[in-house]
Amino acid sequence: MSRTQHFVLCFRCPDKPGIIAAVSSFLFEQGCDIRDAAQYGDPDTCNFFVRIQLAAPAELDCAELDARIQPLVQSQQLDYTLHDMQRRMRTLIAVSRQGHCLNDLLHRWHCGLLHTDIAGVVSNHEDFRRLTEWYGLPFHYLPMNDGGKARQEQKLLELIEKDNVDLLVLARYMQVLSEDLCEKLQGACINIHHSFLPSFKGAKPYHRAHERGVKLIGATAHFVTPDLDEGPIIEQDVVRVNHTHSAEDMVNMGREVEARVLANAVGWYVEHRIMLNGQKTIVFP
Ligand SMILES: Nc1nc2c(c(=O)[nH]1)N[C@@H](CN(C=O)c1ccc(C(=O)N[C@@H](CCC(=O)O)C(=O)O)cc1)CN2
Repeated sequence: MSRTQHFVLCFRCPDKPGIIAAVSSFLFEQGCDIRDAAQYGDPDTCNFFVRIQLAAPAELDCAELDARIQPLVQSQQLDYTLHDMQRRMRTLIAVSRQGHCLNDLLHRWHCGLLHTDIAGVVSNHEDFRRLTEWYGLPFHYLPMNDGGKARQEQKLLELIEKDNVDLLVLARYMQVLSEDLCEKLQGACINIHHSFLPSFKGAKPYHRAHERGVKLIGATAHFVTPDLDEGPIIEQDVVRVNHTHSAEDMVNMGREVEARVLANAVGWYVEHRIMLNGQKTIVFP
């Protein structure tokens, strides 16, 4: 029985009539079946963004389809990526001392709810070694001690390259990544910030939110850039608070929101559902 393959084609191109017709006709001619498609035309940049999930005949592997699509790439000026969903992304999770987002991601992965392989967990503390090893995953302890940030980040980068990591998730990892590391991980590093950005960037956002007397607190998953908590936003959510809630209450109420927001962002990323559009993102959930 021939095994259908599942690919994802994502592209952006200058917006004009006929793009979807041209791409869908090409896929039909290759014997492919479109199983899911989403598109967006950005009026500000006049760019067109598309994600197509397709079923391909067993004899048509991803490399062959990639070769055949080149004339269309030229004619439609497609800036594209083509992914074989059989090949799962490899995700490395970084954590410091707050484990709720790590715990949630590992549980979802363990239950088969995240379409990714977890390469391991890295931390500047030992707190979550036992949890990680309980899941049968490698734990990498990279303290920020002698040799400083540059040496620690060098070890982190060597691990990312050695383990063929596609995505680094900062799951409450409380070290600011250097500009050099951010550039090497551009578009492949997601952070969860424990506030509803752009409010309360940086450290202790719940205490500052409490001090300000807000009525909503939240969390933001964003791509990591050299500027702290300024990267393109992927997902956000909020929870209502009131005058009776202390800063500690807000920390506790925020954990569930942070974990859910980060899991959504990671799930979309590993299914190729996020596209960068300048300093913003397009998400095809
Ligand atoms: N280049 C970036 N690195 C990181 C980002 C980012 O957006 N760009 N996000 C942070 C996470 N974060 C807030 O979400 C955050 C982490 C750490 C700090 C901070 O002030 N850290 C102190 C050390 C604190 C400690 O050791 O506990 C510092 O690095 O001097 C603020 C915000 C992850 N990295």
